[in-house]
Amino acid sequence: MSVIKANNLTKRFGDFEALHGLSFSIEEGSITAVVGPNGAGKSTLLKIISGLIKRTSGEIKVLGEDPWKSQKLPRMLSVILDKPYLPQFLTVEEVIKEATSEFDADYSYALSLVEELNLTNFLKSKIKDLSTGTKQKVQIVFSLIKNPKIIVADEPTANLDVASRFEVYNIFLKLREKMHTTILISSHIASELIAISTHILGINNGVLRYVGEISKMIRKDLLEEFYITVDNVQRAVSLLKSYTVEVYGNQLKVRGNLVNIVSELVNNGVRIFYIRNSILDKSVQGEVGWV
Ligand SMILES: Nc1ncnc2c1ncn2[C@@H]1O[C@H](COP(=O)(O)OP(=O)(O)OP(=O)(O)O)[C@@H](O)[C@H]1O
Repeated sequence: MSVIKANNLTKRFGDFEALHGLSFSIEEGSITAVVGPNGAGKSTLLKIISGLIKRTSGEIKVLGEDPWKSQKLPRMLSVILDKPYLPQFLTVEEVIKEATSEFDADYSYALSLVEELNLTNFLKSKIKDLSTGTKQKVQIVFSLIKNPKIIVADEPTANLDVASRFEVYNIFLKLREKMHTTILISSHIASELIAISTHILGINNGVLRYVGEISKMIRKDLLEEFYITVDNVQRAVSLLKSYTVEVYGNQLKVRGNLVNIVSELVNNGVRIFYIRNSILDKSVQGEVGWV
C-alpha cells in the first residue's frame, strides 16, 4: 500500500524552479534513501512531504492527506531536521517528559530510546550544554516518542560519528520491523544509507532520476562491499574472521552486511573513522549509471 503519492510535483522559489514535476509513490514500511548531490532538491521535497513548505503545483498526498493543509498529519508524521531545535534551558529528561505527556506516550518507551542511543548519562544535562551530535540524538528521541507512522529525516546523522550513526540506523531498522514505520532519509553521502534502505529515490537538479526497490537496481555483490578505515586493523581483522577481508594500510575491504560488520567492530572497541562504497557514492553523484 502506498502511503505517499506525488504527481507532477513542482516547487518554485521566485523564478527558480527547485523541483520539476516529480511523480512517485512510497510504499508503507519501506526505508527510502533520498539521495542526490548538494542542491539537488532533497530538502525541498522532504519539507513538502512534511507540510513545512507548500508545493507550487501538482499533487501530493501523505497518508491520504494534503500535508500543507492537514491537521491530522503532524500527529502521524515526525520530521527530523539536520539542525536540532530544542528548548535550550530544559534538561534532556524534561524535554522527554514533556514530549511523552504531549503525545500521551509511554515514558518507559521513551527511556528505551534514550538507552539505545546511549543518552542515559545525559538525562540531567541541559540541552544547551550538549555537543551538537548529542543534541541531534535527543532530537531523534523527541521525534520518535509519538510513535509516528512516517519518519521524514533530512540528513539526520550529519553531526554524528560512525558509532552514533549506526545507533540511529538500528532504531530505524527496528521501527520498520516492529511497527512497519515508513521512513525517508536524505543524504548526499549514500554508502551507509543505501545499506539500510529498501528503496532509493535519486534526484538531481530538481529532476527525479530513479525511484524503486534497491534490490532491483543495484547488484547485491556491489551493495555488500565496503572500505572501512579503522584505528586498529589487527583487532578488526581478527573480529571479522568470518568475512572476506583485504587489508590496505588502515583500510579494510570487507564483503557482507554493513550493519552487522559495524556492530561487530564498534561493540568490540574498534573505532571506525570512515566507511565507503565508492560505486554507490559515484552512482548517487550521477557519475556512473546503476548496475
Ligand atoms: N527558500 C529558498 N529560496 C530560494 N531557493 C531555495 C530555497 N530553498 C532551497 N532553494 C534552492 O533550491 C535548490 C534545492 O535545494 P535543497 O536544499 O532542496 O537541496 P538539497 O538536495 O537538500 O541540498 P543539500 O544536499 O546541499 O542539503 C537549491 O538550488 C537551493 O538553493
